[in-house]
Amino acid sequence: MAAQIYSGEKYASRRREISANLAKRPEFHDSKPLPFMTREEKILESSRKLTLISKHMNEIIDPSDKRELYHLNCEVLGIEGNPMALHGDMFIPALTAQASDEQQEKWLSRALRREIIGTYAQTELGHGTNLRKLETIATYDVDTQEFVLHTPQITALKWWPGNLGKSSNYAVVVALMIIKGKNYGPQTFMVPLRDEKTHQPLKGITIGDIGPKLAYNIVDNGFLGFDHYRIPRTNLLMRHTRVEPDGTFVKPPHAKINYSAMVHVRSYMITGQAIMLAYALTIATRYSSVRRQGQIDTTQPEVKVLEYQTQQHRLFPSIARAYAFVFAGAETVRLYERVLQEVETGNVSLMADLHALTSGLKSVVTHQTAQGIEQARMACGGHGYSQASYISEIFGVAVGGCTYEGENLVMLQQLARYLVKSAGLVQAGQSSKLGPLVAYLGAKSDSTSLIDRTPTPGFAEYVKTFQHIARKQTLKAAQKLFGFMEKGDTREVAWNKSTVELNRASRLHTRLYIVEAFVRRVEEVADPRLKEVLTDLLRLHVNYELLDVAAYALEDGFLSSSQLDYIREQLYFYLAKIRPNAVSLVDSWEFSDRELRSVLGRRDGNVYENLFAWAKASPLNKTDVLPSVDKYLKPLMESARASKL
Ligand SMILES: CCCCC/C=C\C/C=C\C/C=C\C/C=C\C/C=C\CC/C=C/C(=O)SCCNC(=O)CCNC(=O)[C@H](O)C(C)(C)COP(=O)(O)OP(=O)(O)OC[C@H]1O[C@@H](n2cnc3c(N)ncnc32)[C@H](O)[C@@H]1OP(=O)(O)O
Ligand SMILES: Cc1cc2nc3c(=O)[nH]c(=O)nc-3n(C[C@H](O)[C@H](O)[C@H](O)COP(=O)(O)OP(=O)(O)OC[C@H]3O[C@@H](n4cnc5c(N)ncnc54)[C@H](O)[C@@H]3O)c2cc1C
Repeated sequence: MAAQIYSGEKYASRRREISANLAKRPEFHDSKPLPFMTREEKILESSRKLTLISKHMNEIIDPSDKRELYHLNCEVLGIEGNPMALHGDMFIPALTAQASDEQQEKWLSRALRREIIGTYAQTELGHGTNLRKLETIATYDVDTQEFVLHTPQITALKWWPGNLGKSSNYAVVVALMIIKGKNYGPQTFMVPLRDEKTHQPLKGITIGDIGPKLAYNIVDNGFLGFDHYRIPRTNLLMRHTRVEPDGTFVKPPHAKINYSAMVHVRSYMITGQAIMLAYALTIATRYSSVRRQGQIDTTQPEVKVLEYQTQQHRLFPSIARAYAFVFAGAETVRLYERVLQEVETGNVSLMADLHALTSGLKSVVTHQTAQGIEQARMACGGHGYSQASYISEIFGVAVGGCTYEGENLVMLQQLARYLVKSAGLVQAGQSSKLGPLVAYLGAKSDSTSLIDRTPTPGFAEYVKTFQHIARKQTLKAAQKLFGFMEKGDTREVAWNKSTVELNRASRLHTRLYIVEAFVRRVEEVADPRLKEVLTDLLRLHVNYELLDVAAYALEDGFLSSSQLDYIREQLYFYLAKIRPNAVSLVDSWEFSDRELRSVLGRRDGNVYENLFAWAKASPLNKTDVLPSVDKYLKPLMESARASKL
């Protein structure tokens, strides 16, 4: 099963080898539990481990393999980030996709050798979503052949970029490019921020950390201001866009080609989110198979809480989602890598499809992941609320994905634009022009779903029902938009009046895609035992997901109430059927205890002993009497006693 999750036996066994290797190297382990450290201590500890990784990486992994590096980072550095998180996630991808060969020779090679540390500085205090209204300006000075970077007002301060505050000495900065008074929109520049020797900010640069956040606090998200700061013309990233010495602008082959670093993270983060969801579910499912509370049969001992149908309903559909997301994530990465290669040859035809797909997936997956993690926390009762579970940290890190790389409700609208165009083609009788991701929009629906008409309906019946729902909602939302426009609204006003419905269409389209990705994967599985378990999980998934969106199919009679009853019964049947495999389904992700960092979710199941040992190690228990008691509480109690006398 691990080979299914990690797209092949080769990587699944490499993960095992890497974990086994690290188990023997205590210097790579957390020196104490992360929840017991201050932010400063965590940053120091993370930097220590980062240095070790840099020195010894070649002994442990193949550094050219992104997945091996990702696993090494998960085990050693964990999810709370590290001082070079953005270096790998965005700085290097931005240079790879946007710097010319010459620029890559100059900077990418240094970045890869970690001679310099970089980040991606785009968001500002006043603007994150609307990139066309960024306020940092890069004005071209023809005389000196330099760009002058400037922060004209407080809202133009860069704000949020990860590792900008304290760790990075370079950044790919996004600024509005002005040449001879003309605004050429957001462009990307390579900008030195700090002296390479002293690490002091360079003259003209104001820089710092933005303070603690909900989570992800090892990362020093930062602010940055420029005071007429000059960089050479050749620091504009020029793989696709160019500015000649005389100020002539050479257009790229696609207007949004500069957004590639965002598309990179959106493509990869689907897998990252699946993994964080699986962390929380591993902890909660293991704990639920140890925790005993209450009886189902009063003549029998107390049961494991995992025997309760409500607990299964709380956890198992999310287990199915974690599998669905990791399968969809693998497809997304493949498409991203393909588009990256095609863009290299000048073919930008798939960029819009990739953008639409990743915009929808990042939004739906991050939202459902956060929901699933929070349910996993509650499934652990009081102990879920303790940082010993580590689930609150996992939640805090994962839920950041709802905001970064494009706020979810905004990104759903990006997919909606694509869907509306497709709906327009259907309306114009040009369905043959629809791309493969939306071809279903042009197909005709059956008059009703056939879901309960055969003893065991195939997945095709479910897919058709999801298609019917997504198609109906897309065409309806597009119709709403077109209707407002016909009545005289501008497109923008009409769009705003239709966005709730348009975003619903985007979610339904994306949920259909996720179901299809799951079906595609299960169909490929050869081993019959594995296929049976995954088929059960898929059946749980399609019934759960369909129930969640059934209103759309009930309102036009595509599904009947008796079919709904059937779907509910199927759901309950598969909850019970999956129960014996539940722990194996989470164990199959093969997370080591070091990677999980959860006292509650350890493989040995010794929950109570482990919790007690953890509490005893809490810094507050170093002494029996705290200074706060000596200083305040004792005098308070003493004066209360004295006044009583
Ligand atoms: C087990 C294996 C694991 C393997 C893992 C291996 C490696 C690991 C690697 C990575 C790590 C994995 C996970 C990462 C995890 C954590 C990441 C850590 C930290 C995250 C740090 C966060 C960083 C950031 O947040 S950076 C800032 C991000 N900011 C945004 O996203 C801003 C959002 N806004 C926008 O994108 C845009 O403004 C907008 C909303 C898209 C609108 O843009 P605008 O220019 O105004 O365009 P429009 O007018 O709306 O549209 C015009 C036209 O263009 C189309 N368009 C827009 N964008 C794109 C695009 N990118 N590509 C193609 N086309 C695009 C748009 O649709 C429209 O088209 P149309 O006119 O035809 O409709
Ligand atoms: C953990 C974390 C890490 C980050 N790392 C980086 C980084 O490394 N580099 C970087 O540059 N940035 C980074 N960011 C910034 C991040 O990309 C932005 O916060 C994000 O893109 C959202 O933009 P915003 O903050 O301007 O939100 P806003 O756009 O102000 O959103 C506020 C609200 O307005 C709504 N809204 C905005 N526009 C529209 C619209 N057109 N239609 C309907 N509703 C709308 C949103 O849906 C939301 O509800 C990070 C953020 C976080 C939380």
